[in-house]
Amino acid sequence: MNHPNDIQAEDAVLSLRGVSKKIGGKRIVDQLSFNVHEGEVVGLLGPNGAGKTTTIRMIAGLIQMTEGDVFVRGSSIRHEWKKAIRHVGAIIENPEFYPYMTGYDNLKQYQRMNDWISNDRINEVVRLVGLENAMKKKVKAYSLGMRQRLGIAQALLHEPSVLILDEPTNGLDPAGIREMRDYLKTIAREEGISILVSSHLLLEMEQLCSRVVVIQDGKLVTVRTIGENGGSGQDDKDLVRVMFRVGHLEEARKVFGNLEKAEILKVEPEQNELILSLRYKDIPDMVTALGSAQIPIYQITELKESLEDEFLKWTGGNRIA
Ligand SMILES: Nc1ncnc2c1ncn2[C@@H]1O[C@H](COP(=O)(O)OP(=O)(O)OP(=O)(O)O)[C@@H](O)[C@H]1O
Repeated sequence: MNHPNDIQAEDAVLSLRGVSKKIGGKRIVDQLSFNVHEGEVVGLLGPNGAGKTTTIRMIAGLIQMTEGDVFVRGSSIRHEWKKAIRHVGAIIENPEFYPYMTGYDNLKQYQRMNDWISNDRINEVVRLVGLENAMKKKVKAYSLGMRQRLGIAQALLHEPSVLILDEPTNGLDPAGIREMRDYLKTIAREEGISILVSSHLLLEMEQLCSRVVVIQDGKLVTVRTIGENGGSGQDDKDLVRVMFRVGHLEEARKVFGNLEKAEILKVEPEQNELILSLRYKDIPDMVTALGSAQIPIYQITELKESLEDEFLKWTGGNRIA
């Protein structure tokens, strides 16, 4: 299993180190550490009340941390706020716009307050979020999805290194959710920007993110890589469960029993199957050992649990999606 500390913080765009938030004696966020790397879309996943919004508000510098620190491109949110926050684009809750102004005029208004933003950049972010044809419309006529995308466009204007979004698909219909997902993926790819997005919807995270950070009761439960097929990622050192269907079950059991590298989890005599726990990189050694003992192998299958199965286990059965 990937552990957040396995990843060197030096090459992280965003790094949380031991971040905690206490309110009224209660730890709402508890010693949270994880990293987000360049161009990565990372999901902050957890059931309602897990502490996602509080975490995101601390990253964006909107509320103070009780302990720990957040580094953005190496600058501390606590001690070098201005330098750190320059690299952050965030949408927290609903973005505020002037409803009687057009989308374009809203972005121009933002440009006036940050006069180094060029007109070209405005056009670029408008294209990135697919609002080219809506720029002359008043914001009050925008759908929720369009408003969210205008919010993302505004958050991108100052060319941040990391974009932080709190539940951006809340209230969107399925088509709007799919659109948002496609735009976020495009933005990460084309801008080389890192995105941290919170959600309580597992399926949504599996479809959008390359990694998910799972939290529960303010604590980190696990960090998982999402495989291309939507399953869990695989590292040579990861422990995996593998089913071997063999010709001579008892002999195979003895062979495995003598090997330190594998642990027999289950024996299914009727199917001639053994289920082992071992490191991914040791699977070929198992095959060699069975071959040397002249035990026929009919099938080898890695038994994968879906992220959902695992999530239910981690959170003690609290379904999140
Ligand atoms: N200002 C506050 N005072 C007291 N308790 C708070 C405060 N802010 C948050 N909490 C509590 O902290 C916990 C985490 O809240 P938070 O909003 O961060 O969770 P969340 O994961 O974003 O949940 P949701 O998906 O429901 O928004 C909740 O139990 C919430 O009631």
